Amino acid sequence: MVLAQLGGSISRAIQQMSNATVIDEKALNDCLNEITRALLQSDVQFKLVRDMQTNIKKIVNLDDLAAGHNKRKIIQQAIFNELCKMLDPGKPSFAPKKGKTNVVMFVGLQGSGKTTTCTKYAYYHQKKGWKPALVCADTFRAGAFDQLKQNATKAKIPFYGSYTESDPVKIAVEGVERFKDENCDLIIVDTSGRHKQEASLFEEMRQVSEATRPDLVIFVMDSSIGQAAFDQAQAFKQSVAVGAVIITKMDGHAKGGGALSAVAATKSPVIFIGTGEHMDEFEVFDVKPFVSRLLGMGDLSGFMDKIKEVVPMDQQPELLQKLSEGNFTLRVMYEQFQNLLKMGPIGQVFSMLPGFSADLMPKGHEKEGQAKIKRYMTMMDSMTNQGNTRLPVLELDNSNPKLMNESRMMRIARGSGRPVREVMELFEEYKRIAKAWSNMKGLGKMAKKGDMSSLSRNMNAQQMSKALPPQMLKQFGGMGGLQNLMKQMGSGKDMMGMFGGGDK
Ligand SMILES: Nc1nc2c(ncn2[C@@H]2O[C@H](COP(=O)(O)OP(=O)(O)OP(=O)(O)O)[C@@H](O)[C@H]2O)c(=O)[nH]1
Repeated sequence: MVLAQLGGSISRAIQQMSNATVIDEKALNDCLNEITRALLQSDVQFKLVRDMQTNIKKIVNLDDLAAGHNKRKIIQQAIFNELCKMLDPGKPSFAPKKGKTNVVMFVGLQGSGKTTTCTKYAYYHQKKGWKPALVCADTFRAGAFDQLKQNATKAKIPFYGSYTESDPVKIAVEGVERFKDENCDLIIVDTSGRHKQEASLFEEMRQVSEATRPDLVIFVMDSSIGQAAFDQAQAFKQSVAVGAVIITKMDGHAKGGGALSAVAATKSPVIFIGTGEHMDEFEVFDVKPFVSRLLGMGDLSGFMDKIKEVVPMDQQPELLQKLSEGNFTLRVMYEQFQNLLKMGPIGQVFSMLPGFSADLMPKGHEKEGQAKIKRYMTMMDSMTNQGNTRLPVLELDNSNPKLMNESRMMRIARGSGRPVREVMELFEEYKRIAKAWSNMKGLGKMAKKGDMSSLSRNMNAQQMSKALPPQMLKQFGGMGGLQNLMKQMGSGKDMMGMFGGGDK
């Protein structure tokens, strides 16, 4: 993601300042100039950047800070706060309510990624147990219905549209009625786009909106326009009651930071960002965790959320039971691999999971990582299982690494058509992951309700620190940083501490 470059530049600037022997006016100015350059390159409006600089200098008055003050931490927190302020529209978006009928209308220019985003939005909610449906009211672009139909079919989401009807209002109304009757709780209406903002587009939008009375109108825009997003978002807001914004193509454009800050300046909340063409390349946008991740400080709340997503609800009690017994068998690992693969390209989350190393699925090489997991699973398919054994031990259900002797490895290699070297590698990976999970032993007992949220509530910083890969713990600022972070998460207060907590 191009944003990673922006984040990288900002973190480097902070790091350089931290490395300076004395943090004086010059060190602070150098750092702020570097950050300014990075933000301007990302097309953030000059005024916003200048205001940010002024505010930080006001907060961090080096002369007033007594010698004992942790200047580095104060500066870091000021930068974190100012970046959050820059991206915060100051008001939340309407949140659809699960189980009730919600009509959500999507608007945007042609090619902004609207149709793709409608399906991503539906798919995201479907995974969380909603009952979404898609209505194609785009009668302007030939092929729009086919595209929506294709996407919807792939994601197994019901859809409605017509090849012959040319009135978008009629289709929208019919589709919404149909899905209301079918008790869908998230009815998504995709509307036509135009190459540019023009009267006919806005008129059509108004008519569809009046006829379907959406609970939420989502404006979809392409991040490549950078700070010009301000004018575009304003123009749409003036024509229809835009309640939220989704910014697409954040994976390919250097101007993502500019687009995000410009939309925030229109006081419209950005709720998701699109980070690729695939259905699950779609991320919730939440200012503080986003800035924290942007600056390479991780996102523990997102991490917990992802764990909940990775492990389906109905399997959570079972997994917790196994973990509480310290019984991390190859079958548990196999099931975790299955869950991970279902999520698609998840390199970024992968590195956050206890014991799973970042290099198993490095950033930008998710496909190789996935292929590797698939190879591991093929080898595991050749292990003795309830269905395929005459041997006394079911390898998949065993957690004793000593069982895996040379002859077993040779047999697994033959059975799966993979070299013995790879089978050995699989066992090394298993041992490492099992060791990391064994640190979670006992946590399952705490999860009285048998769900992951209870687990995350009950986990203390020390247990968490054992379960995290060392490089990730370092990113959180060591044990101190993690404690700080978890305290703030627990109290639900400002998560500013995500940024700090270092021991310098
Ligand atoms: N890289 C990347 N491509 C995206 C993203 N979102 C959408 N696209 C691509 O952008 C192109 C246009 O997307 P569509 O969904 O067809 O655009 P649209 O806004 O519905 O277009 P109209 O229906 O004509 O208004 C497609 O090739 C999508 O695959 C994203 O987040 N990242």
